[in-house]
Amino acid sequence: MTHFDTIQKGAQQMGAVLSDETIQTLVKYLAMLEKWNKAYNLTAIRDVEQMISLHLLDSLTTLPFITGTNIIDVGTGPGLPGMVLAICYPEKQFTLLDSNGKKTRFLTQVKMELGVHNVTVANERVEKHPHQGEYDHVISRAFASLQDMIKWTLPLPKDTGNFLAMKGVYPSEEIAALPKEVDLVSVEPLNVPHVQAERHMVVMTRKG
Ligand SMILES: C[S@@+](CC[C@H](N)C(=O)[O-])C[C@H]1O[C@@H](n2cnc3c(N)ncnc32)[C@H](O)[C@@H]1O
Repeated sequence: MTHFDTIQKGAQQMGAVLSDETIQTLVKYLAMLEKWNKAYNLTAIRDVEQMISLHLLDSLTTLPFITGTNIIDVGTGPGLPGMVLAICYPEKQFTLLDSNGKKTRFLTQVKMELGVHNVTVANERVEKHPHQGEYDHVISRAFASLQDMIKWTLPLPKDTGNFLAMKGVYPSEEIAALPKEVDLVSVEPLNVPHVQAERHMVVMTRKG
């Protein structure tokens, strides 16, 4: 099977409707990730087949949670899940933030080469990000404990916005230690085709 077919089949199994053009752009993004990874060590996963399941399809599980139009992915690394989401949702605006310059240089190159115009790349520490109260969603994957994520990003969502944290196994201890400034909305299991490992999305909102 080609990478195009694997992504198309995986997306269909997850109920995600992606155009051929979107899948083609995702294939190009993965090819760039594989190429840059050899020189810059952007992700521990080196095999493209594994990248499809563990990075790309895993990122696609978040599509239904993205109901707003202005999103920030904090600690995005090489664009996971933010670049994948931006390619799938060209009409929404994505800020992809990471303090690591190698990773943000890669993202800038992807933006230019693949024409992902709805992306703003931010090379800074999230605690210093100045755009407070502007985002519908503050999303992260493999970024920090829920406690640290909230501590560093608390001012970023709009009053109507939320925090979306992608986690592995049900994070009971982190949930028990949630800062008092947020409410837990839900913890939803995420299913990635052919991946056995547990995945969860933790949805939180800022209190009043
Ligand atoms: C484990 S990686 C996860 C990357 C990506 N989200 C993924 O799922 O593959 C965590 C990323 O967070 C970034 N990071 C850690 N602390 C940060 C901070 N305070 N501000 C911005 N980025 C940070 C690191 O540079 C790293 O790229």
